[in-house]
Amino acid sequence: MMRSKFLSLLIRAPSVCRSMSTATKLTTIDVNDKTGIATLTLNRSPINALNVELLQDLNESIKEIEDNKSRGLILTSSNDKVFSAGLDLNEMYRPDKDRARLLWIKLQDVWLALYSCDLPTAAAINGYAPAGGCLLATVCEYRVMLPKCRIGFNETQLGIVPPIFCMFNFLNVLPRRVAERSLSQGQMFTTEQALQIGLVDDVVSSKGEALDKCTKFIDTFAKVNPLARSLAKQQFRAADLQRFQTERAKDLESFLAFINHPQMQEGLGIYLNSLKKKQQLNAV
Ligand SMILES: CCCCCCCCCCCC/C=C/CC(=O)SCCNC(=O)CCNC(=O)[C@H](O)C(C)(C)COP(=O)(O)OP(=O)(O)OC[C@H]1O[C@@H](n2cnc3c(N)ncnc32)[C@H](O)[C@@H]1OP(=O)(O)O
Repeated sequence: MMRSKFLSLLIRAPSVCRSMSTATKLTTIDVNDKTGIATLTLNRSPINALNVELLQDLNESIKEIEDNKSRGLILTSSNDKVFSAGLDLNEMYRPDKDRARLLWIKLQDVWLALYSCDLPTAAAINGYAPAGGCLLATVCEYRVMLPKCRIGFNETQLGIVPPIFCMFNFLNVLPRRVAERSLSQGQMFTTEQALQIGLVDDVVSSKGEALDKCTKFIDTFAKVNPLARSLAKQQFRAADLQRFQTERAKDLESFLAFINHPQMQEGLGIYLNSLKKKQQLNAV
């Protein structure tokens, strides 16, 4: 009797989360001891702009989660309005050459780590996800998003050619025609539009609900052999990964040439200024 009561208490005990990372990082990892699923949170204030350090921490966290044999990875943000603002434009404006090189290499590494991740991956998009933010969301296998946000690759709107990994992500998620049009037009979709075209799988009303949906998605693999699941995923992605490896060095040089171009620098300066001006206007 005592034993069964004890057992039932154990069964009903709330799930416990373990933190795996130190507080000095720009990412945090919480592993739910009950589900074995790791939540990886972007935590660079104010808008999770992807700089060298955040990308470095993301890479380390993904590896940590894989090494610790978690059952799945959920990517989210600590900011309640912005999932990620994409690449930190300050890293590209009047750049330090070595840092700019490192920035792109680290971005490529993050994409590669998530695209080829052995675990099921899901994104709880709890805010705006432009450009690099959209890259992080669409590299995952499943997405849920909060209402009244926007997501998309706005690169061409900024005069930037979207790198090939943006194309791979979109082609995995959208019909080819829609992927091509949205990338070449630099379209940003509202949450509702994103749901309509299949860019996100579901819309939820809170971050908690987003994390629950992501957990449920990862749970759909509970009865599938992990090795078979992982190899099936690799099979689908192998050709993209091969093409990426062939083009990665050229992609890096294109990025560096592009951001060092005087016209690009001028455009970036104007764009950064317009973002700051927006804040000044809001304050009036
Ligand atoms: C064969 C191979 C070919 C390969 C070719 C390769 C070619 C390579 C080309 C190069 C590719 C470069 C790729 C770039 C991808 C990117 O990710 S670029 C980044 C794009 N991001 C954006 O455009 C986002 C812009 N920001 C916003 O829309 C908004 O800020 C927001 C919706 C994210 C958040 O809005 P809100 O909460 O209202 O905050 P704000 O007041 O707007 O911003 C606060 C603060 O942050 C600054 N800021 C915003 N975004 C960025 C950013 N991405 N980087 C740096 N800083 C940013 C903003 O100015 C405010 O600053 P102050 O507080 O005023 O100083």
